[in-house]
Amino acid sequence: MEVKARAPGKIILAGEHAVVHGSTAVAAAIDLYTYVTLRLPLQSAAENNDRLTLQLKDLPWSFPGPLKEVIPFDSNTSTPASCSGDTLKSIAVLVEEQNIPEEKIWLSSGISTFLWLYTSIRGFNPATVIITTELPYGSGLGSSAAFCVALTSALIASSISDKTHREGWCSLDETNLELLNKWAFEGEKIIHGKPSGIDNTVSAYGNMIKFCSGEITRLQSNMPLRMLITNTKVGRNTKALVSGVSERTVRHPYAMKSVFNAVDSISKELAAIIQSKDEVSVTEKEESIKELMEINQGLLQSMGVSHSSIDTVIRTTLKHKLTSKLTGAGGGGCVLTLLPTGTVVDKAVEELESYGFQCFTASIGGNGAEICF
Ligand SMILES: Nc1ncnc2c1ncn2[C@@H]1O[C@H](COP(=O)(O)OP(=O)(O)OP(=O)(O)O)[C@@H](O)[C@H]1O
Ligand SMILES: C[C@@](O)(CCO)CC(=O)[O-]
Ligand SMILES: [Mg+2]
Repeated sequence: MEVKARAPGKIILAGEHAVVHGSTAVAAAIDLYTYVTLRLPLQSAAENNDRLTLQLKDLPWSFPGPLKEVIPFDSNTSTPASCSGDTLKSIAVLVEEQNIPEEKIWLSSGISTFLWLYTSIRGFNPATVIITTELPYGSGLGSSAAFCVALTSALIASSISDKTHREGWCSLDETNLELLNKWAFEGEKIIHGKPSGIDNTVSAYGNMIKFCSGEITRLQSNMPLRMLITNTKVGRNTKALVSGVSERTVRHPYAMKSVFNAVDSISKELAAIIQSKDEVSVTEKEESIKELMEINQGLLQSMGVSHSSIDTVIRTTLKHKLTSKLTGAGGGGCVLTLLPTGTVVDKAVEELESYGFQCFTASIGGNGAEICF
């Protein structure tokens, strides 16, 4: 039996980092996906195929023996719970023993998360899991969340009793969506340390959302919204950037509180503009969004999460009268540039690409997690 799932990446339009500290943020799904195929062995063939095999695009690899013998911790229950420190340590040792090549070591946190989510939801049952992605890793487009959401969608789908073949991708019902989003959040904790939950939530539910302390408001956009995405290709790690902001907050709690409050106002105003049905012209709305992005970028700079490569993108796009801000965790990664109606972006793209950056557009606000039998 085979189950497939896919989950989208995301952009954060406003509020990254501050959202970890209780501010509002606005995020939207994009049409770049992580795909998971879960192959379960036939009951009759189970004795001959008792392994768990994970095939990643970047690292084909399978466990050295039956899961029950290699996994040094108990499998979990059907309700989402956090991975304990001891279990995480055991998983880390197990992953270390797999001798992942040094140049692929950044995949370790993904593999640890895979092991924990898999055994928590499916126990020690054998399977082959194939994971591919269209998202750049560690670049601010939510590759970690799409990974956790697509994986938990496939794992949960494998236990749905009605597996009648249907044409194409279909969404999960609200109960399963809520369940997989909780599991994915627990997975994100292993990769991010202290995630706000916005990335897994927008990947699970899709569309555009306003998010504050776990509370989700689905937004209905009433204006065209086009963004150029520029990948600076400067690698970075969300966990380290999030903990850097927390350390700065411990050192300067009052100053940082003001920064987070300002970001909260920006996100709320942005959400209101996007949803507004007023007579205000699109051009005026775009002007307001541009200014809010500029202020948000300044505040991200003051949190210490920008980077010289991001500054280069901002300066370059400004020459073409376009406004940009980082998206996701920053420190390199991807930058968003608002493309107001009628913008011809070729010259700006040419210049950005001459620095070795990669530019692309993505459709914003599409579907969330989907499955296919
Ligand atoms: N398809 C995948 N297969 C295996 N591991 C993955 C996959 N996608 C993401 N990961 C794991 O997630 C890590 C990247 O997560 P990280 O949170 O640092 O970046 P991001 O999610 O791309 O960006 P952001 O959190 O800013 O949106 C990778 O180093 C890897 O461990
Ligand atoms: C940096 C951050 O705000 C967004 C990463 O996409 C972290 C989080 O909210 O979990
Ligand atoms: Mg991430």
